[in-house]
Amino acid sequence: FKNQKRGNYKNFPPGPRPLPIIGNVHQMDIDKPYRTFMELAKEYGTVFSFHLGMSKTIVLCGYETLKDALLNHAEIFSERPDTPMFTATSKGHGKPFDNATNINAAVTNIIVSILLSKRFDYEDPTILQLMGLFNQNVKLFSSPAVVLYNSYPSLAKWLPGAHEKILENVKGLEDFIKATFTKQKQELDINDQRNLIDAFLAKQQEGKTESTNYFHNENLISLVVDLFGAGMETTSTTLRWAILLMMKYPEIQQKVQSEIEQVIGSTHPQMEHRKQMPYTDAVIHEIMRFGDIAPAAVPHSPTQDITFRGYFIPKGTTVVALLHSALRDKAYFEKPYEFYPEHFLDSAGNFKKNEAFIPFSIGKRSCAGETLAKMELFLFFTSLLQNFTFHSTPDAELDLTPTLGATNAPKPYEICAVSRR
Ligand code: HEM
Repeated sequence: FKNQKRGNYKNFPPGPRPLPIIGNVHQMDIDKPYRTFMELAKEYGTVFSFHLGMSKTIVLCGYETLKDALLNHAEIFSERPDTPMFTATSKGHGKPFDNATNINAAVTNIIVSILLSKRFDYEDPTILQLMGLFNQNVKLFSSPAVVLYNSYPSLAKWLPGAHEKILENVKGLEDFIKATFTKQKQELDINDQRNLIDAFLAKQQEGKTESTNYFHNENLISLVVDLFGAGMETTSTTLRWAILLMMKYPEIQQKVQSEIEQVIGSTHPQMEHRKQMPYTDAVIHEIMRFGDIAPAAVPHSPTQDITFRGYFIPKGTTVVALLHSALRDKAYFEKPYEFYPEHFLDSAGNFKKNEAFIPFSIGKRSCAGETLAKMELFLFFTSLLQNFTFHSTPDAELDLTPTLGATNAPKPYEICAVSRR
């Protein structure tokens, strides 16, 4: 948004109070969209909007504004905007290695077991292909070609670019999913439903109105794509932040390990252990806050014209709840830009909730997998630190700057995992 013209209200529909509208795609600093959002939030206050090509986007900032909007004005968030790309997609002991694929495969297997009641070996070509398609799309989502495609779809669809690759990957995913559930349909036993896909197919065969209206094949594909898309990369990226941060702050890693020794010992970690582990719980919360993996959540769109805090928001506008601004809100976090587990601890070392901790968003359209994600994070994190101590290679810098993508992910890094057993 460098050198933007201020106060360009001309294309904005009339309302009680016009929003400050700024910039457009040509002036946008594409390399740093999230940081730029924050800078803009500081300059323009809690609600601002901008034009990205043909579409208008409204950004809501700061925990107080987000709480008011997400909890009290659910109608602002009732739909997903008609954004073209969204519519189209609906090892060795002590030796350095990159753990990204293993972590990704472990998390993917959780979704695979819910959907198909099976797991893949980490080297299985099917899981590698599945992960490859999703991971590539997450990276491509924020590429300039996709921004252009979302902004000027009728023009950009004729040009070559990343949007083509995304659509090709989605097609690959859909083919995989179709082949999988077609096979499962042949084996279906209504009286012995093994997994989510079986349950869906059983509903389909009930012959009720809802069977044809909701439980049709297209919805099954969307459901499976959504669960993979929403549940795979998010959790594994958070775990990659977790290991990177533990390598960066070995004294914090050691404190977590001491608590694991005291509470869990050498047994398998269970969710029941969490309430006796305030320090570990605080560290996991701080990993999520600092990692800030979904800084702009997922775009929303109101189904009707609405006035929010005196601002007029027309039906169909893209609305962004900038979770980043809540997770870095200095009114709620003492050291917003530092990794500081004490944000979630009281002076006696007990776990302390912080209401601005909203990495899953809040309200009716918040993350559907929050409970599952929290379980996965606790169980994976404690199992990993129970069995290994992580440290970096001698000359590694351990850069905490995120890479650009649909999520804030750590840059690729190598780890040394030293067995504790
Ligand atoms: C650390 C892990 C995760 C984080 C930080 C996270 C965060 C989010 C966020 C910010 C949203 C957008 C809410 C909005 O629309 O504003 C979302 C949506 C969603 N998430 Fe998650 N998520 C995580 C893991 C998961 C998992 C494991 C699943 C399921 C397997 C999942 C399923 C979903 C679904 C289905 C939605 C769409 C909900 C809707 O549109 O109504 N998420 N998540």
